[in-house]
Amino acid sequence: MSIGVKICGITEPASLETAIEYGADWIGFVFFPRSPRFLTPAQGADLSIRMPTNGPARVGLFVKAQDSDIQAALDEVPLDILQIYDTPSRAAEIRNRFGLPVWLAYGVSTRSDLPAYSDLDGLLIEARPQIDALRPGGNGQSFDWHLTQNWHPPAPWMLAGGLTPENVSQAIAISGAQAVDVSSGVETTPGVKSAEKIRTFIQNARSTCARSKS
Ligand SMILES: O=C(O)c1ccccc1N[C@@H]1O[C@H](COP(=O)(O)O)[C@@H](O)[C@H]1O
Repeated sequence: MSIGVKICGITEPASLETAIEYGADWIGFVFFPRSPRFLTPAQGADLSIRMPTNGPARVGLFVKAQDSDIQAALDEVPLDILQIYDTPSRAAEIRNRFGLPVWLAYGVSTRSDLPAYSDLDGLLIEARPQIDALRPGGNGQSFDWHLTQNWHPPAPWMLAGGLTPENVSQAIAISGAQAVDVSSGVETTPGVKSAEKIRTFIQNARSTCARSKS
């Protein structure tokens, strides 16, 4: 089975085109003002219209967002999926309110941080942010990929945090992830993606087989 790849934090057309050309499954638009990848709804719309009908899905990323913030983005960008940094109950509320699939992010540092139950559509499993982190993700921080071995995920999940073209194969092999998400690992500086890194990341992820779970 092919490994799913999400390229998150796209801010300009050139990197969007590269991600599409090399077959990314999901493109992430960050609607979190404190991110160097922040897009206004209008900027998101300008990128979104460049995406082909049968291309990658559009994922909108929101951190502790109000309904009005999500609605403002949806008014301009036809998002397919909402990636949420908040509590499970708030994530379920958002799914009910907007009727779209919701992926909830979990910051993990120990096995007990991995969710045993979820009624959501997807889980982002990434490193628990440092206490003084400016944002809950997009920090280039990884966790011990062995933690997800023999975990019984309650929903489809994606590995994120600190992934790079150089380590993505090893991360997949160790963690057993069937899908991966990257933002800062394919950048030259915060918010500026590298076409070469996007290309290599996708190719390296796709050439790896996740270990079967036992
Ligand atoms: O990318 C951001 O700026 C961001 C801001 C707030 C929350 C999450 C964010 N990004 C997500 O974080 C993970 C890991 O990113 P990285 O590859 O370590 O930089 C990923 O899911 C991004 O979508």
